Amino acid sequence: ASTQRRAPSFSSQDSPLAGMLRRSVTGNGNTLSGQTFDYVVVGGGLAGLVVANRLSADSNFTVAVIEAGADAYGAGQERILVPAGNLYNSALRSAQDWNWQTEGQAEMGGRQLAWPRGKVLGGSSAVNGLYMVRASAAEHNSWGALAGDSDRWGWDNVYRAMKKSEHFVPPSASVQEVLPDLSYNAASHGQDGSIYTSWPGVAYSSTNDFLQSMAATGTAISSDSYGGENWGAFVAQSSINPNDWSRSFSRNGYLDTAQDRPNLSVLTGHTVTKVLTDASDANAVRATGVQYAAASGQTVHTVNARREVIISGGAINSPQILQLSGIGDAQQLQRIGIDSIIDLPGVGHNLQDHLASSVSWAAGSGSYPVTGPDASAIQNSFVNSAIGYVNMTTLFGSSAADLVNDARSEVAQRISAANMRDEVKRAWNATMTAQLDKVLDPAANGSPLELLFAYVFGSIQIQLASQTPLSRGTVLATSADPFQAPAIDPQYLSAAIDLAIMREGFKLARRVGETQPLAAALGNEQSPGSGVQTDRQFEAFIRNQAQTEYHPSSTCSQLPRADGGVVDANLLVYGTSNLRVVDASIVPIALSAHLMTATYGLAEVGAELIIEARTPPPSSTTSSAGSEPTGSSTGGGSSAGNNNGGSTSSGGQSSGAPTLSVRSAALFVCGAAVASLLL
Ligand SMILES: Cc1cc2nc3c(=O)[nH]c(=O)nc-3n(C[C@H](O)[C@H](O)[C@H](O)COP(=O)(O)OP(=O)(O)OC[C@H]3O[C@@H](n4cnc5c(N)ncnc54)[C@H](O)[C@@H]3O)c2cc1C
Repeated sequence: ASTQRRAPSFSSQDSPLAGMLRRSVTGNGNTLSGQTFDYVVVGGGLAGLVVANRLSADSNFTVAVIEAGADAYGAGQERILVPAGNLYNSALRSAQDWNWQTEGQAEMGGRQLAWPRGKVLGGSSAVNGLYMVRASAAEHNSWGALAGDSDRWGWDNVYRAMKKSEHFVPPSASVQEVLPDLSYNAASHGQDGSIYTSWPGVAYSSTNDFLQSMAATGTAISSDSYGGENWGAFVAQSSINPNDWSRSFSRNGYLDTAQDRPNLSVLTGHTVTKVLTDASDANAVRATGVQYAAASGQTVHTVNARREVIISGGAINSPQILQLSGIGDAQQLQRIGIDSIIDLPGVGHNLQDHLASSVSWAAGSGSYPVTGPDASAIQNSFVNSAIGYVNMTTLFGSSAADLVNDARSEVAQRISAANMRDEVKRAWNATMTAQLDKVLDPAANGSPLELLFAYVFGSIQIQLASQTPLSRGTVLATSADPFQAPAIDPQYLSAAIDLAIMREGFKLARRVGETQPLAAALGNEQSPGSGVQTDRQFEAFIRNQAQTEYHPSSTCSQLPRADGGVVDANLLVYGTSNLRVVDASIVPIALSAHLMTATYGLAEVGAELIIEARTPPPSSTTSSAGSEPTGSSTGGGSSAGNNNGGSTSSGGQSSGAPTLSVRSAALFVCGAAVASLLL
């Protein structure tokens, strides 16, 4: 009977929480203006809402969150809350997307690639493809070693924290029947956390065929890829709440349950334009608050931070916010008219991303997902989820070791020739060496390539995505104007091994599709088609067609300061006493996984260490949100020294989502995006 249900409307008025909904959420910029909070969190995305929830759990501490996008609830919320909204009604390219674009890519024919990012409460967790997968223990342990605190940032602790954020629900019996090779180990999952991880309520048999064909081509079916060993093929979990088949994301996971707290205030529709600092203490710069505005040319407000400012703007915006605040490479900041406060050359460097492409076939005789505005809730719970993490030996056979040795020499040459500060070169060296040793070296049995099985608009795809790029890029502010886009340059394919892995991944994807039992479920290959056979042809196709898999990281890397680090083991920005970054930008190496699980884990760890470090509140601290300004920071209204120069009153902004027309075709989904672009 449940298959006959219509998709839920998710009207906030119908919810048992309706009485308390949005109590702390406002779009009126005046509400925070001139106020003082213990903690000011910049960005209400995936990590920012985790931190805000945990810090505000103690009513003695006040917390403000400022989010540039609108609330996720309101008009158009279905495209976020309905999992298959990704496939037929994407939030991407709407006002809920930052709509970034890369610089022209030298190794990709000068193409500029679209880089979507969520601009809404929940951040990219509101607009993404819902895959919940984990990287290997070896990679997490590399991160811990690079961070200089393996106890805090190695696998054991981050694994615990990933489980802390998770509410695992096993698949339904009917799904398990269609997918007999779907397996899981409940012990690898958390049961009490805020984010549901489960499987869609419907399944299709060719998904199981994919697993079988992966095994037949050298990538065994994994019985548990969540416990530290992620190599293998499996049906991944998704961030889905099986109680109503809705997307589980940081907005409903971490904010719905906390937003009636009087000590928590969430402001939407306002962009933080800079962090305000006090450099009078020679030992460390102190963050005193932030400035924010609704849009370019509108009133610039100030909110004060009594204890800390926490930047959670994501891998693109966090380095830009630091640079706008005078923290970054001093010479580069000078060139764009920003006074340097802390010369920190690593800010915006060490950018890494997963690059993706796909082979697609016409639909065969099998059954296919039915999704769309008229489909039932359970039908619309469908999202693509079969995955395979592939090792070097499967891709390159006995020549894998030679290829990795060549890559080591190429890395050394590239670093020595690079026109970069020495600190950045050391960041490259440390992080690339970790990737070579712990993933790419065939003995490590790491997973430098991911294959995804996807149904996309009537065709079937096997997408391939590099997971361990040795290419390194940058995110650099182009202007002192905070509303100007930063220059995003991932420098895709600047490492020869990245192209080789993609090329062999293409061949493997085709081979999997031509191997039984999957071959029987597929029609003819549509793309790239029989005209692409040689290495050169595959490489040309990749250069012309590949796109982001949407997993940028590492632009505020957690590394030693001398090695190009931006934050220390406590997530404090070097040279500051109370400014932290907590989001995907701090992970020093690209992980062989989609980034949500690690980001929920790191945000939980980050919140724990902030709580551990905090001293009790003085008796004068009140438990209600906000108090009158303290210290020397400016109050509300137009502030002197702001970067906007405008004085038009914002007049606040509605907290509801903007009204946007429903669109009939998805543009991007994690992985599936590639597909749509090829159609
Ligand atoms: C299209 C897409 C598909 C993806 N698919 C998957 C997937 O299937 N599985 C997976 O694991 N991962 C996926 N990811 C990646 C994952 O969603 C992100 O890595 C993760 O959300 C990063 O979390 P974060 O907190 O670092 O940043 P975000 O979640 O992006 O949050 C940053 C927040 O800060 C806000 N912000 C930025 N600058 C400012 C400012 N100046 N002032 C105020 N607010 C600001 C933003 O609006 C945003 O809300 C996908 C990402 C995208 C974009």
